[in-house]
Amino acid sequence: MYGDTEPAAAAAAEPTAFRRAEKQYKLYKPLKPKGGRARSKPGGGGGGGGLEDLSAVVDFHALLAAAAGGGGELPAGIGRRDVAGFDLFCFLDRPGFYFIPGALSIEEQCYWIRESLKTFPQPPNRTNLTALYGPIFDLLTAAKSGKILVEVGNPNDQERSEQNSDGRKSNSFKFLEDTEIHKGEVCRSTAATTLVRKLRWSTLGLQFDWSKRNYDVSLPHNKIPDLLSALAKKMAIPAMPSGEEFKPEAAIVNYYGPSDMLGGHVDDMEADWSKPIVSISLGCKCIFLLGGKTRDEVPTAMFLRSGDIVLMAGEARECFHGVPRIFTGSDQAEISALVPQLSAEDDSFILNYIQNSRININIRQVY
Ligand SMILES: O=C(O)CCC(=O)C(=O)O
Ligand SMILES: [Fe+2]
Repeated sequence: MYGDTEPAAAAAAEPTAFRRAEKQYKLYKPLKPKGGRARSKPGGGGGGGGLEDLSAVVDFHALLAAAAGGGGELPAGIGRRDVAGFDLFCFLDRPGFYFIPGALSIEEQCYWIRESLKTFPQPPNRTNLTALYGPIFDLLTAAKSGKILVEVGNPNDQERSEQNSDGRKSNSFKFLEDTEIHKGEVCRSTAATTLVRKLRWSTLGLQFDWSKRNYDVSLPHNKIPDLLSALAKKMAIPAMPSGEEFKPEAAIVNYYGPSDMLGGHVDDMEADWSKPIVSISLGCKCIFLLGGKTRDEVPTAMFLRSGDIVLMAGEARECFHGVPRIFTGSDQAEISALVPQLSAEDDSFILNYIQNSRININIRQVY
C-alpha cells in the first residue's frame, strides 16, 4: 500500500483534489530496494524523515500562541470567535465548522483514553473485532495480564460450539494464560495485546452497521455513558440552533495506529444535519482534511492534537473530511503532557499504546 511511489508523483496522478491532498500527507514508509537495506526517501517525509512540507497545514495552537504574544494577525479566511463563552476558530468559507483548541484538560484526556480502551469496547458495544471473534469482554484487562484469546470447541462438536442467530454453528473464543494452552489442541489464538493493536473502531449507543452504512436500532445497546453525554452536550453548544439541546445518541470511537488513515467521507446517516458531530481528539497529533461538498474542492489541512474538539454542523456536515496522517514518535506526536499522568504502574500498557496511537470519539444525535 505504501512506499512504492514518490508522494509528489503519486499525488499528481490522483483524479480529485481530495485524493491528491490525502496522498500528499499520508505516511510514506521508507523504500526498500530489492535485496538491500531500507533507505529514507528524499523529500518523502515518512517516519522520521522530517523533510515533508507541512507549511500549508493550519496550526490553530500556533495561532493562539502568536496571538497571546501580542502578534500575528489571523491568516486570511480564518476567524476567531467567542461563542457562548467558548474561544474557538472557524473558517469563513465553511459555516458550521468550529475548532475548540485544548478543550479538554490533561486529566480529562487521560480519563477518556482509559475509557476508550477499557469500557467502550465492552459488549454490547461492537468493535471491528466482533465479526471475527464474537463479543470480547475485558480485552484491556486481558492485554495487561498477557492473556491469549483462544478458539475453543470444534464446529462439529454439538456441545461446545455455539449457534449464531442465523443458525450456523461457530466456535467461541476465551482468554487463557499461556500456561493453560495445550499445544496441538488449539485451533486459533491471538495475544490480547495484538487484539488491542488491531482495534480500529467501537460503537457506543445506537450501533452503526458499517455494511449497511446505517444505524441498526434492533441491535442491543447501552445508552451513551452519562459523563460522555454531558461533555458532548456542553461542547455542542456553540454549534447548536439556539434554544435547543444536543441529544447524544450514538458515538463512533476510532483507533488509529501509526500508518492508519481515514479516507475522505461525509457522515450523512443522521436525520438532522443542523445538529453537530462533536469530535474529540486524544493521543498522537494528526492531520485532518476538511474539504468541500465534492471531492474536487481542495481541502484545508489542519493539525488536531490531544484535547482539541471539532464541531461539524449545518453546511459543514455536507463536507468531505478525513484523516490522512498520524504523527507518532516523541517529537511529533506532542503528547508529552500526558506522560506524567499515565506513569503509574497500572497505566503502563495505556501509556505505551497512546504513544503510538490516536483515538477519536465522535458523538452524534441520530434523530
Ligand atoms: O478521526 C477523526 O478526527 C475524524 C473521524 C470521522 O470523521 C468519523 O469517524 O466520521
Ligand atoms: Fe467523519
